[in-house]
Amino acid sequence: MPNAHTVDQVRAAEAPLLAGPPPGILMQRAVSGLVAYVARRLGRVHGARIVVLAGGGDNGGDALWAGARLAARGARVDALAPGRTHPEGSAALLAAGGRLHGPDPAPADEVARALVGEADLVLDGLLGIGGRGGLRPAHARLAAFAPPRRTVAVDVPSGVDADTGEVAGEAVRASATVTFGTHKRGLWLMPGAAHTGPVELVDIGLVLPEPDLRALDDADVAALLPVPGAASSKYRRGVLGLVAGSDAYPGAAVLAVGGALRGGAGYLRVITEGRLGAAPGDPHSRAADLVLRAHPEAVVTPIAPGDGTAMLAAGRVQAWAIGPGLAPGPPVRDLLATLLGADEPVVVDAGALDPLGELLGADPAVLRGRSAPVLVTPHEGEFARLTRLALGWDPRTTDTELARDRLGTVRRAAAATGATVLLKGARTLVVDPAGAAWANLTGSAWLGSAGTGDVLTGLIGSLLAAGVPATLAGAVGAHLHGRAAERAALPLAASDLPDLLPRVVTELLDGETAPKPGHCR
Ligand SMILES: NC(=O)C1=CN([C@@H]2O[C@H](COP(=O)(O)OP(=O)(O)OC[C@H]3O[C@@H](n4cnc5c(N)ncnc54)[C@H](O)[C@@H]3O)[C@@H](O)[C@H]2O)[C@@H](O)CC1
Ligand SMILES: Nc1ncnc2c1ncn2[C@@H]1O[C@H](COP(=O)(O)OP(=O)(O)O)[C@@H](O)[C@H]1O
Ligand SMILES: [K+]
Repeated sequence: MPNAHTVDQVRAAEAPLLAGPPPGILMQRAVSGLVAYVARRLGRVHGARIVVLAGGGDNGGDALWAGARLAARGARVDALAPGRTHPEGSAALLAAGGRLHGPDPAPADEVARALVGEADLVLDGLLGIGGRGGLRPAHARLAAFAPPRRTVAVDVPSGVDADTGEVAGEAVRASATVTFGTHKRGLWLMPGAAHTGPVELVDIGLVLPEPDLRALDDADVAALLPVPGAASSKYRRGVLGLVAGSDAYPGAAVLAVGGALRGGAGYLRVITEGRLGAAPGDPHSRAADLVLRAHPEAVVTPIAPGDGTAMLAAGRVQAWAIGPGLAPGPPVRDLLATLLGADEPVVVDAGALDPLGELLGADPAVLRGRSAPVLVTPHEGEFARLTRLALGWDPRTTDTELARDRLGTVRRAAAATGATVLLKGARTLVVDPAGAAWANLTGSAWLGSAGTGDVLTGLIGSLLAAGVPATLAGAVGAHLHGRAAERAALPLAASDLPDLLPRVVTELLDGETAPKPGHCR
């Protein structure tokens, strides 16, 4: 399971190793990992042209030592220093035949540009976990020269806050990041996460505490997936009640049902808003009609807008998902209030998010009395509206706070509302009210297309109904959804995703040696 730690946690884990002999052992371990990565990537070190961007701290030390080792293997290495340099690192580089440009006089822009322009690889050692605030001007100038496709960030892309992922001003964009000891939280958090490229972890022997942020890998997800056993039946596997689709937005229900059917629940009850008394096939129940045409295995009940009694009368379920294709308003608020009054887990998305915000605004404790979790799945805009309605946050401040400290902001929202919050977007985050947090590392920007979130809601609802705990249901759902997107023909459309999920699930389960008992009831 990949883990991410805070800078304070890393510093504390390094302290005992720094105190004992031999001196510099951590840096040399880090450098060995970095050089191994560079050599693998270049294929041939001898004759390669390497530029080191060397800041004044230990991050610059790592990069200079790596430069020294590469120079000793026949690379041509030039270091650009915007200020003083790590003394032992720069001495090692010079002794190995490398060249140091700066700090006095500072490397001229034309020199820096020319060296970087012809480099096979640029090592960004301007700043690591010691960075504070935006890059100073001399560092920022060099960072701007770093060519994204040929730059490897050492530990952290310089200019990205290692703790929060904040990018205040210029920051290096890397094609890969070689990080030491553990993932730094900021590597997984937007906007910084967009600067890292794939992250390679080098073990330097740290003994680390419980991580502050976790991620699931394929093996974790395979172990968490609900898999039916011999004693399973459609009911024991879990029944999902999906409240989705209206005459105005029937397609969202079809997409959410598609996700739900591939999520592992045994039985799917779909409640759609249609005209009172409308039956499937009736032209006034468009959502019911479309869902049944696309997915005959769904059991569909059209209800009058806001009719909670009819919704519950559709039958018992183990979890609810509400929102895709519903227009926010008093009827949806009534349905949601009915669901919150029952005690099954609920996923709240799309058209049900504003109504939840209103219910929370009227009674901040509305979720506290429940024993079953509520998982909300907003994108950024919906998050800003939900926190305005529920908590009175100013949406403009919320936007700024999300860019400054995305994880901290989501943690505050989860703690204050009592909901588990899944904030969608690149590097989706799932945070429970107690602060436990997961980042999703799968997916691609192609997912940013209408309707993909509806598929996710159905998928997560299904996992919840199968008994997966809320935070993990969110994290597993986001992981599968992202993997499906990675396998999609481009450009992907939301309705491709449900059809890709079986391949993803089959591959994950095939990676397991024995079937897992799963979460069957
Ligand atoms: N502590 C250890 O034992 C290890 C540390 N390692 C490396 O050491 C790094 C941390 O080193 P440091 O603590 O020296 O910190 P850094 O090298 O990250 O940065 C410290 C230097 O940057 C300057 N600085 C801070 N903010 C700045 C800004 N916004 N613009 C320009 N300059 C700024 C500081 O004045 C200081 O000179 C890690 O990221 C990692 O690369 C690795 O060698 C592994 C072992
Ligand atoms: N840049 C991106 N990189 C990765 N995933 C993204 C990106 N933008 C959006 N997504 C994902 O796409 C989905 C969009 O969901 P949502 O905004 O609810 O769409 P809709 O409401 O149209 O269904 C989410 O799973 C989100 O995490
Ligand atoms: K760096």
